[in-house]
Amino acid sequence: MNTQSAHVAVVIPAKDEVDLIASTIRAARAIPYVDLIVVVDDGSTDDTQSAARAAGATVVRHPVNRGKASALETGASVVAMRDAEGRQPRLLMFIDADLGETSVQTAPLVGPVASGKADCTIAVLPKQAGAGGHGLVTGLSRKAISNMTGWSPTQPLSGQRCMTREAYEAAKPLARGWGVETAMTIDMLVAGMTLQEIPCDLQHRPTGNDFSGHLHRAAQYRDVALAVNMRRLRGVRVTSQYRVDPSTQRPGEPFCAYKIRPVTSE
Ligand SMILES: O=c1ccn([C@@H]2O[C@H](COP(=O)(O)OP(=O)(O)O[C@H]3O[C@H](CO)[C@@H](O)[C@H](O)[C@H]3O)[C@@H](O)[C@H]2O)c(=O)[nH]1
Ligand SMILES: O=C(O)[C@H](O)COP(=O)(O)O
Repeated sequence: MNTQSAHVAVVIPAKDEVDLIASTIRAARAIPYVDLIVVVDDGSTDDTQSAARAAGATVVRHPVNRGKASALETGASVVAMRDAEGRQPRLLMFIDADLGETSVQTAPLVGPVASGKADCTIAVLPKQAGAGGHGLVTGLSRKAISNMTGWSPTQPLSGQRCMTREAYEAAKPLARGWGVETAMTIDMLVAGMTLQEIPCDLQHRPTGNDFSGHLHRAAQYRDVALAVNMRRLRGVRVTSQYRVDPSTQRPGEPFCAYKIRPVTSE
């Protein structure tokens, strides 16, 4: 694909995001090549869906909450239905609903994917005021990705990602709930895709250090552990004989896990 022919669909999973969804949508419209914005209201109990519709997005709704991964799958299916026959499928840009007016800062994720330098780009966010974690979930995710593929991402949980339809398909079926980013990274790298982390000046609602923040992290830990263990059981990994030397890895550079591709019999 060349950048001239790129079309981008933004997919926004949203659960109870009435306060920020409209500004997130409006700012996302200014991302280059965006011609479709799909919001998946994941069983919100507030008026997220009306706010998203009023802001001009295509909105679909889960009548009950199914978790972020399921919302992404629904959104990607809606985009596939809207892709035109005979044209390259749109690039998918997954962004969270709570980015507000900073959502446009995901724009740098598009170029490397549109030009074919990367199959999937992942935003690295600046330090967020009020964030209270101790790196436990992030560490679990990073270590698992590194063990299985040799890549050591800076922010393995970041959900702001731009990807080709082919890269998305390599990650399907998506792991449940909060395990989705970790599993997606592993599955794409094992499938031979090239991933790249890119700094983006984004702000989102940070998870604090209060009781609900810790409950949220516990759920994240559970989902990441489950996604990783399922892959371990299935033997999903890039075997060491085919792996690139991890010491050649440069943060921010495109990364493909293979130095040579294994020969597979169909
Ligand atoms: O059941 C849910 C819960 C959340 N969301 C949406 O998912 C997004 C991310 O949720 P958020 O509460 O903002 O999660 P964070 O803990 O801030 O998320 C960080 O960590 C997650 C992985 O654990 C990633 O998915 C996020 O991109 C990353 O910002 C938001 O748009 C939510 O509205 C749903 O669609 N369904
Ligand atoms: O606050 C965060 O960054 C996430 O909830 C992950 O928490 P962590 O600090 O345990 O990685």
